[in-house]
Amino acid sequence: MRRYYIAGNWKMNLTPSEGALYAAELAKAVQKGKPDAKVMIAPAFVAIPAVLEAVKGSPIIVAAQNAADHLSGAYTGEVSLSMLKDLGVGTVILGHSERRAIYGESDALINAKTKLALSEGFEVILCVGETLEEREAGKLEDVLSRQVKIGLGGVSSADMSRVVIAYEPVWAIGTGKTATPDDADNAHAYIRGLINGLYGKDVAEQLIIQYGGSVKADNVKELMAKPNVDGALVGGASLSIDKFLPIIEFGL
Ligand SMILES: O=C(CO)COP(=O)(O)O
Repeated sequence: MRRYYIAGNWKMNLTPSEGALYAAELAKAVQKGKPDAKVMIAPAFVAIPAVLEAVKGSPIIVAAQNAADHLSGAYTGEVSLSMLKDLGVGTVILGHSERRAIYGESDALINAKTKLALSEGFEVILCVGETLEEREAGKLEDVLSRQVKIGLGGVSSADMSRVVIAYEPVWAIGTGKTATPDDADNAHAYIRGLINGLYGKDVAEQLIIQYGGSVKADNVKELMAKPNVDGALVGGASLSIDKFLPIIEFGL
């Protein structure tokens, strides 16, 4: 039986009180229904404690959207993995295209964060994906290869059981443009091939690869039907129960 993993990245939306109300409602719905997937939500840092409290006793995983590349010290404005661990968070999204494009995070920095998070026992959702310019210039494979190889540099085969890759073509994020299920499947197959080359067949087959970019109730089923698409990283449509619930209950 296939394993699916659907994640909601709230980005800089929902205050702690809004997030807690929504998360409590989602936890109730998840316990009543039968989601077809493992379900994760990633609130803003300040909303994490309230959201953790709201989902207590439910199978929903609460993740962070980012973390610093150091565990403590003089890094004004940053939040460390040890702080997140202290709250009870065990999953972190790293290398989101908004971190790369808006905050200038390099592949080397994302790799440092990935290695630190894995050594601290976290599960890492490593985001990769090309811009429209890169895709149109025929550089899709070069970009994915660079982001995967540098992002995972020094990560052991054993630690790969705690790595998820999210393929998020930048041109499909928040734009309403979704990659076709075949586009997504082809990119995922390429990524799986890279992992096969780096870690071998078993790790490549076990790897969960999520698709992200304008995932909605009306396209999720088609995407999940593809052999290399094992889940989704959802932005806008993860912000309300009426939009997110049909995504986690895609019913293949
Ligand atoms: O960036 C995303 C999730 O991390 C995707 O965002 P949208 O679903 O809003 O396109």
